[in-house]
Amino acid sequence: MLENLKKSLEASPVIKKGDYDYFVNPITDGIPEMVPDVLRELVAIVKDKVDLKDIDKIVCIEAMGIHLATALSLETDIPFVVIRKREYGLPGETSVFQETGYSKQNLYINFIDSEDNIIVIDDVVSTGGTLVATISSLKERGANVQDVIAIVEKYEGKQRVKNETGVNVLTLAKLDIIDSKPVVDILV
Ligand SMILES: O=P(O)(O)OC[C@H]1O[C@H](OP(=O)(O)OP(=O)(O)O)[C@H](O)[C@@H]1O
Ligand code: HPA
Repeated sequence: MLENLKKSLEASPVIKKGDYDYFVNPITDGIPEMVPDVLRELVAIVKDKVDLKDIDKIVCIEAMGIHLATALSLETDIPFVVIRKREYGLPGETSVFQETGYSKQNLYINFIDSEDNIIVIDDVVSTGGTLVATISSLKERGANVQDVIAIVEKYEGKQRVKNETGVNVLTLAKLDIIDSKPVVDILV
């Protein structure tokens, strides 16, 4: 299963962002082009693995969670909300400080209410900084974070998310960078 995803991840160029080895892939960057069949296959697996019947909202993180949430929303008719990198100043907006292996910035959460039963979907969990910050903030808002999905796990971020939030992130592939090359295992 997911042979196309494996091939695509293994073919990812690796660039440097400071000291950080950053792989470039359609799922994580939209480069090169995303093949619709791969996207469909990912959505089918998420639908199979996650109980979506009581989910009010799919929550994704700008930018590279948006195509995943869109595809899942179209397949399930569940609406989605984007955690943005832009401040709106709307009533109830909360901010989250996001730190990845190569960037630091604020993210802004709007329109997620205390009664909402949600899933979070993102492209990759690497240091875990993004998911630790966003899951904690979503819980503080009173939302029930039923499941969290990241298509690719890189390094040890998934364990950090578990340790710091108690949430087990569903991941479909594990990618490590060894001698500047991606090494990939499919997990489902
Ligand atoms: O586990 P972490 O180390 O936190 O890394 C994961 C995050 O890094 C990327 O986001 P980025 O802020 O680069 O934005 P993008 O989605 O716009 O590429 C990615 O989309 C994840 O949200
Ligand atoms: N590639 C793409 N997106 C990412 C990465 C990466 O290496 N790390 C965190 N987000």
